[in-house]
Amino acid sequence: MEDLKLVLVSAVALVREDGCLLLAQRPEGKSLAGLWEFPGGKVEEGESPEFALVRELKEELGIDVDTQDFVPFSFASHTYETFHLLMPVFLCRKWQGEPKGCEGQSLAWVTANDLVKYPTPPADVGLMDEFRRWTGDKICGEQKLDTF
Ligand SMILES: Nc1nc2c([nH]c(=O)n2[C@H]2C[C@H](O)[C@@H](COP(=O)(O)OP(=O)(O)OP(=O)(O)O)O2)c(=O)[nH]1
Ligand SMILES: [Mg+2]
Repeated sequence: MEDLKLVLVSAVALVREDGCLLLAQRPEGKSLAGLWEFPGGKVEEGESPEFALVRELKEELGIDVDTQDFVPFSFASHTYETFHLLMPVFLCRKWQGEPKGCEGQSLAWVTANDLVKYPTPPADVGLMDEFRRWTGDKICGEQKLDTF
């Protein structure tokens, strides 16, 4: 389909010191409810993806992040029935505060190996594989003790 609206969503792979990734469960009543996603949301008119993410992480998780701590990780490009999703995903390993589900959503810190237990939106499947590979590279590398 060529006439679908393009929706820009900015998302984050928030990675804890032990290497776990934060997943958020989409709340009841929203599209794709119950599925586990990268925290984030739609980029609003006039916003940069980075700024949108700072705003979303404050609203959804109650944490403060600095755009300087965002590293481009990957992106998803996926055609849903009613729109086309373009979603840059940043990696972030530094934040202020303890993430909480401020909008009633459940959160989970998940090891790369356990990601398979968390069903994700269709757009995220490749990204989760990529995260697993990224973690594997780190653990197999010589820097193991320094990286996590
Ligand atoms: N945040 C996020 N959204 C995702 C992921 N995968 C995926 O398909 N999406 C889709 C679901 C939604 O259609 C869209 C994000 O919309 P959203 O409902 O979370 O947007 P938002 O946080 O701005 O919330 P709202 O104000 O529009 O309700 O992107 C993901 O990993 N993270
Ligand atoms: Mg959201």
